[in-house]
Amino acid sequence: MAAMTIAKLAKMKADGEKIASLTAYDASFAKLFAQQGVDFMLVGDSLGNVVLGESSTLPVTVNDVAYHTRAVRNGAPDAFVMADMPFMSYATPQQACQEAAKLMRAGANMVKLEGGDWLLDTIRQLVERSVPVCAHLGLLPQSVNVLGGYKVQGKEASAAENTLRQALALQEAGAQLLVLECVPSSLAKRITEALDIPTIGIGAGPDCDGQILVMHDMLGMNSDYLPKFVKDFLAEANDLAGAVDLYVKQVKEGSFPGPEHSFKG
Ligand SMILES: Nc1nc(=O)c2c([nH]1)NC[C@@H]1CN(c3ccc(C(=O)N[C@@H](CCC(=O)O)C(=O)O)cc3)CN21
Ligand SMILES: CC(C)C(=O)C(=O)O
Ligand SMILES: [Mg+2]
Repeated sequence: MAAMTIAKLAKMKADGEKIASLTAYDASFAKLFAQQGVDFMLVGDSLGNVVLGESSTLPVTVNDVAYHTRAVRNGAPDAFVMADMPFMSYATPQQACQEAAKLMRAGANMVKLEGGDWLLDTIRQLVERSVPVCAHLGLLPQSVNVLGGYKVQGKEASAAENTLRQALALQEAGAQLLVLECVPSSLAKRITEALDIPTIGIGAGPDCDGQILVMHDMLGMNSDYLPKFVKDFLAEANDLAGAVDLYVKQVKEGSFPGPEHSFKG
């Protein structure tokens, strides 16, 4: 298959074709996901939870993400690979540029950073230096100690307006994708309609331009906690390839996520 690009993801939004994405951490799964038509992969700092067994993403380092990014790249040479910038690796624009370079050298096509207004200058500097950026709003797992838990964000009208405003500012600063995590479906829909860049939802309802899940969650391997947005696709399939195929199919046809995987309000 021809290599996926940011331009093709943008065209998918324009054409109304849903984007199906999964996290990936190693070469073998990256190869399977590419074969099953996953549009892009994220080397998430969720590797802290699902690979390292930590209870949050905070202990994850840039070297950890770079190591797994290299593995994913080796397994899927033509895939579009996004890498998470871990906690406190982008505290200043200069630090962000230096640390992003390590992820790009490891094979990433784009980096993802959690946050809004405080990141605008950082995003401008990354983009000016040829590092494509995905922004991330809503529930920010790296801020769990401030948020006091993994809770739905943007429920109050003022918080929803603030999130929409920040989404527009992130796009203006040069972000080319936006992940929306754990926000009411109605807010994700408004943001998706307001933005030119694709939105990728996780717990953000069916109206985002695409969806992402942690691969272990969609294979029924998350036993510690079960967020509402998770669906076990392996339970309805015969094997790993079938589970990934079903996920891609249900995202593309718009049957996943359903109301039972989404937050109202
Ligand atoms: N395996 C795994 N999957 C993930 O999606 C994930 C990680 N790890 N690690 C980093 C963060 C943590 N995430 C989480 C964790 C828990 C909830 C959760 O339980 N949310 C409640 C919301 C309750 C409410 O506010 O109403 C839920 O019921 O879904 C959500 C996201 C998402 N990320
Ligand atoms: C859940 C996704 C969006 C993520 O950031 C991760 O896997 O780390
Ligand atoms: Mg992450």
